[in-house]
Amino acid sequence: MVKVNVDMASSFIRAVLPRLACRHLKIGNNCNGRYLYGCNKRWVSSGSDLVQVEQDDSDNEIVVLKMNVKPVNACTAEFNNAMTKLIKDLDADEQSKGLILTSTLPNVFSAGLQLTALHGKSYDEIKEYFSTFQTMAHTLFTSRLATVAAINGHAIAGGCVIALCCEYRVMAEGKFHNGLNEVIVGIPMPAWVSAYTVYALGTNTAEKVILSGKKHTPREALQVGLVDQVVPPDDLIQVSKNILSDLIKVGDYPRRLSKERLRKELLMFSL
Ligand SMILES: CCCCCCC/C=C/C(=O)SCCNC(=O)CCNC(=O)[C@H](O)C(C)(C)COP(=O)(O)OP(=O)(O)OC[C@H]1O[C@@H](n2cnc3c(N)ncnc32)[C@H](O)[C@@H]1OP(=O)(O)O
Repeated sequence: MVKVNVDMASSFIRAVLPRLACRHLKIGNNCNGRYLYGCNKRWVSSGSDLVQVEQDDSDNEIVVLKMNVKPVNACTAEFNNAMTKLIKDLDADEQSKGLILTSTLPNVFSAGLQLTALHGKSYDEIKEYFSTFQTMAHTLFTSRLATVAAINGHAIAGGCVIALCCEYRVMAEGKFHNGLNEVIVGIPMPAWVSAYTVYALGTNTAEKVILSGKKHTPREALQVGLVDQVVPPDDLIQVSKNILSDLIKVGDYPRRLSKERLRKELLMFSL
């Protein structure tokens, strides 16, 4: 096995990355199969392969995060923590401007909370688990980056919440569902999730969507505003990239501050 230290790998990536635009790098076993991505001197890594990181342009401005928790991208605590770390690292990296969030799985964006993690657990364990999800959602919602969810399959409950945390949502056509079914599975909707939903849909529609617990087809999701656009599956990533490119054209500082101010009121629901 070739030993790759950070300096060696960093110069390798800086030299080679521009020619490898749009491919992810998996660097030797000594990195535990983590996906590493070099932004100048900064390193962004999920710390696991539960989230794959793809750099999309030679300027390191756009990153594609692919959720990769088989079989349905249930949000395990480990996944939530890996996502939180990645988004924080990207936020701290001045070169990064936008992120696309999607899934490696062909038919599922995310099935939401890992329901099996709730069975037979103590109150404290469940509370701790919930807080990893809330921290991840909060980190994504308040990220300074421009964010687009490329929803390539079912987005249920927490999966829908992850998409709602993004600024723009594009969904692939198909036999998929998108919705907040918490009331159906017996979880009273937490106030902070309702607040994010109201932020995206407006109060009246949010109430209908939350209290019905309905799972929407892509077209229905578009009608109620859970998504902004529905496109053929093959166009999903390119459309998302085009939207993101438009979003990041705007001056970074005014955009960043405006996003922070727009979303600031909701910070009262944070941890
Ligand atoms: C501070 C409070 C925090 C609150 C958080 C905010 C509120 C969020 C709440 C939630 O997210 S609750 C979770 C609700 N999620 C669901 O109801 C989704 C349930 N799953 C499905 O509807 C379907 O699985 C699917 C996503 C539509 C995919 O269907 P598909 O036919 O492709 O796969 P399945 O055969 O159904 O499933 C495969 C496999 O995966 C297991 N699984 C599915 N969902 C989950 C899950 N959420 N958690 C854990 N495991 C899940 C399923 O049982 C199958 O397992 P096996 O039988 O193969 O072992």
